[in-house]
Amino acid sequence: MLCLGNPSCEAYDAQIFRLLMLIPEAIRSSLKDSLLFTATRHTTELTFRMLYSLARFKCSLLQVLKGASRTPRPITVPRFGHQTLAAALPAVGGSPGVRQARALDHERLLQVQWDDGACSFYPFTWLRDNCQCPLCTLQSAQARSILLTDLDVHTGVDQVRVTDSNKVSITWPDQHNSEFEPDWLKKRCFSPEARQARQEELFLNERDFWDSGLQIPTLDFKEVLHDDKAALDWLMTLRRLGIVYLKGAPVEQGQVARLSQRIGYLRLTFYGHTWQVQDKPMANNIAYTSGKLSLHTDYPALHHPPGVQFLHCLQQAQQGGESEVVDGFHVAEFLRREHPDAFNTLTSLRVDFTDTGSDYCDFSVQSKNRIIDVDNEGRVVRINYNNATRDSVLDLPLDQVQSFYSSLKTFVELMDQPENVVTYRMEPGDLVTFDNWRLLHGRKRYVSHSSLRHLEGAYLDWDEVMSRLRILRKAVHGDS
Ligand SMILES: C[N+](C)(C)CCCC(=O)O
Ligand SMILES: O=C(O)CCC(=O)C(=O)O
Repeated sequence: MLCLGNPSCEAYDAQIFRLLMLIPEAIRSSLKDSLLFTATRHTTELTFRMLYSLARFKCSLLQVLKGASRTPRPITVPRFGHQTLAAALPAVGGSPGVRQARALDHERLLQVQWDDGACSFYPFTWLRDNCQCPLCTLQSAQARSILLTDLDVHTGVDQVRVTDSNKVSITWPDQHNSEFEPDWLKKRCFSPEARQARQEELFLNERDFWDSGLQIPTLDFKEVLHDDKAALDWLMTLRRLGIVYLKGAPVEQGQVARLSQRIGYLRLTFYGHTWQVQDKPMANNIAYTSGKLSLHTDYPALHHPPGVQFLHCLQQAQQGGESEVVDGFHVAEFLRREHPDAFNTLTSLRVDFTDTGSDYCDFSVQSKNRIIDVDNEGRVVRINYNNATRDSVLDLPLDQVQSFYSSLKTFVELMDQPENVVTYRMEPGDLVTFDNWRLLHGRKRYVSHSSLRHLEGAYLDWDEVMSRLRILRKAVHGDS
């Protein structure tokens, strides 16, 4: 229709048409002319945004417009407009806040109007699927017990009303009844803004990037163990910045395991529950020598490398052994900006890693990982790079080998730049915790004779760390 035959635009056209219907006739007709020439998906999106602004009427206005028309017309647009971020956030002071709820039968949506005039829309099918009654939900597990087999994914509703206690009550065609608390609904509003806010609250994906100017945040080990506020501060900072230093740990083995119990449990690997970084004869890993370790992430030889790493210093070398860290996400963003071809190569080619030997038991590990992992939206989510375990098997067509090496070299030269590197020296009782999906870490070579340098290490995964973080956030701030 509006996109001159480009089929990928048809869905957009339909949305634009519905948005147009929300706008008073005078504005609409002048807009329509310019829309007729909208030929690309990009410009269609821009048009969307323009319409979005125009369509930000409160529900009351919508109702006036709709009321003026006798014929049923397409109703609006869960995607933009009437749903607000405010509609997603639980009301302050616990005030309930449903002004009105009604069924839009044609669209199979429930429309909830909140006390502040904002609206949210909820698909009937989703509401039926998420009925909170004891028949549909196992309340002791807060888990769905209704089966998909029993869900009519095209359900209508029989009746909608707001109860005396301000819940939204729905009677379904089979006379099953569901009641929804206002705060429960608000939290699950489908507007893009509300969804984004909810996802950030759940996953805390916003990060602060840093370079050599970083002052590594430092907390007291015992406070983190015993005080919820300190523990929350620790994990929030670990998530946002990627590194937190703890001081004052007892100078004896077992502290990384103790700290992991503060969270849940540690991640067992072939190097054991915890592992001892020392200069060992017949070392089964390059970390167990006194040599320099160039900047690396741990364990890219696994397809799911450990998310978080703890290192506790029990004894430091007399000479050398300083630690280095770099913000891999920061360097990757620089690479994306300044060397887009290299970024493209490192985010697309999969590189073989290998690790064989014996420790907790014997192992022969192989993986294929991209050096820089990005998610569906193109955000950098993980760095996988340890030069020691990068396999000599390189599963690339001949003509891609040179560009792979050039790209990797560019990335490594960037991370090695002094303006990106933070250097520190661990002393006995210091314990560093860092994001192993984000930071690259290394150490300077050390002289190993009279005093034996000794760090104890352990891994955790982000799922367990984030789980503890959410629980602590609730305990400390009381939010959901
Ligand atoms: C040996 N250990 C556990 C200190 C590090 C292993 C990391 C790696 O080889 O990628
Ligand atoms: O020895 C160190 O300081 C760091 C050890 C290390 O990088 C590792 O175990 O992965």
